[in-house]
Amino acid sequence: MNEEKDMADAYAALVDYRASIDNIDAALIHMLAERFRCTKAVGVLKASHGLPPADPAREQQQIARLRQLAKDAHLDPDFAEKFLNFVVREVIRHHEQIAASNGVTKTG
Ligand SMILES: O=C(O)C(=O)C[C@]1(C(=O)O)C=C[C@@H](O)C=C1
Repeated sequence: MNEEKDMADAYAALVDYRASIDNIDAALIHMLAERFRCTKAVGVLKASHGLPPADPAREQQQIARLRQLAKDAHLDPDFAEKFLNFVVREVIRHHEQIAASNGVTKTG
């Protein structure tokens, strides 16, 4: 195989992989948007019933579950835990904002 053809094939493969990466990133954004839509409703529910924004026991269950799922899927469990913590910290920040505004949330 000559060098030019080898490079052209490599670039074609790269473009192909990137198309999949773009689709996966779009799916992640949509899934995260749906998760936050749901957790905002949870924030309103918690605030209107005087429940605390964070539930550490629930988080421990989620971490154990996601670590196992990650292992089964050959994904680094430490990364899965860090990712969950990153998302949950943001959710708790939203819950706190909702509670501070008396359980009333803005849409959009
Ligand atoms: O399940 C809850 O109680 C939530 O508020 C949701 C959620 C989450 O994002 O998964 C966020 C904060 C809690 O500490 C635990 C879980």
